[in-house]
Amino acid sequence: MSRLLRKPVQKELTKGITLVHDVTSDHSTLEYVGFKMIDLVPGAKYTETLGKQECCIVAVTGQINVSDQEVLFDRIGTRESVFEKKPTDSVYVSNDKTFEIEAVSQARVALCYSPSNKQLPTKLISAADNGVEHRGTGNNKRMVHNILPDSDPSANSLLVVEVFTESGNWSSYPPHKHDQDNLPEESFLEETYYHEMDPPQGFVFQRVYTDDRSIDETMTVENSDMVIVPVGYHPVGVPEGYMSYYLNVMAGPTRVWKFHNDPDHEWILKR
Ligand SMILES: O=C(O)C[C@@H](O)[C@H](O)C(=O)CO
Repeated sequence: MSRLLRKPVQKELTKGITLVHDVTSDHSTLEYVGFKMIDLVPGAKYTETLGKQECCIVAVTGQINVSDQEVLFDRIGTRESVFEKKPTDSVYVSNDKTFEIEAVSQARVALCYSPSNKQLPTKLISAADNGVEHRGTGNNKRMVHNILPDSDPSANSLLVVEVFTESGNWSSYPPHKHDQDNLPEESFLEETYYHEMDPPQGFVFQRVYTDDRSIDETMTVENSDMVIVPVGYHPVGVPEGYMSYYLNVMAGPTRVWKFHNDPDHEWILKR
C-alpha cells in the first residue's frame, strides 16, 4: 500500500458536512503542512477554532460565506467546477482565531494549514488577486493560479497554488524538489497535492522519489485523490484525453519556494 497516496475518506462529520480528506497531525507525518477537504450541502455550517495554526480556506467549488467572528465575507467562490479554469476566492485566517463556513450552494472547500504563532489580519484573497501564470512549452504546458505565493506576505508559512495541466502534458516537470533547508540554493517545503481530472474517470501518474531512491513511488492518481510529498521530486504526467487540476499546499521553516531540478532531467529545459 502506498504511503503517499490518499483516497477520499467520505466521512460525515455532522449533518450536511462530509470530510473528504484529513491530512492533519493525527493522520499524517507532515510537520509543516496540514490539509482537509470538506463538502457542504447548502445551508450547512462548519466551525473550527484554530490553535497555533494558520489556515487558508479555498472555495474550490460552490459559494460560501466565511467569517472569523469579526469579519464576514459573503458569497465567495466563483465556479461550479474547477475545470471552468478560472481563479476562485480564498480567505486567510490566522492562528488562535475561530472561523465559520456556511454553504450558500453545494460546496467543496479546502482547508490548508501550517503552524503559526504570529497573528496576521484575516484577509480575503479574491479571484482577481490570483496571479495567473502560463508555464512551459511543448508537452510541459500548465496554467497556475497563485493563491498565496511567497511574494504575498499575508501568511506566515503557507504557500497555496492551483495548477491546470493540459491533456498529454507534464507538470511539476522536469522533476524538482524542495527538501533542503539550504537557502539561497534550496528551501525545505513539504507539499500536498489534491487532484481532480476532467472527465472524472481519468487518472494521472505522479512519481515521488529522492536522489538515493529511499522513496521511489509511482502512483496512479484518480479523481479527488491526494498525494503527500514529504521530500523528493514529484512530477505529474497526464494521459491524452484528460485534463488535470491540482491544488498544492506547501510550507516549511522559511516561506520561500526555491526548488532544485533533478540534474538528470534538467536538459529538458535547455532544448
Ligand atoms: O509549475 C508547475 O508545474 C507546478 C509545480 O511547480 C507545483 O506547484 C510544485 O511542484 C510546487 O513545488
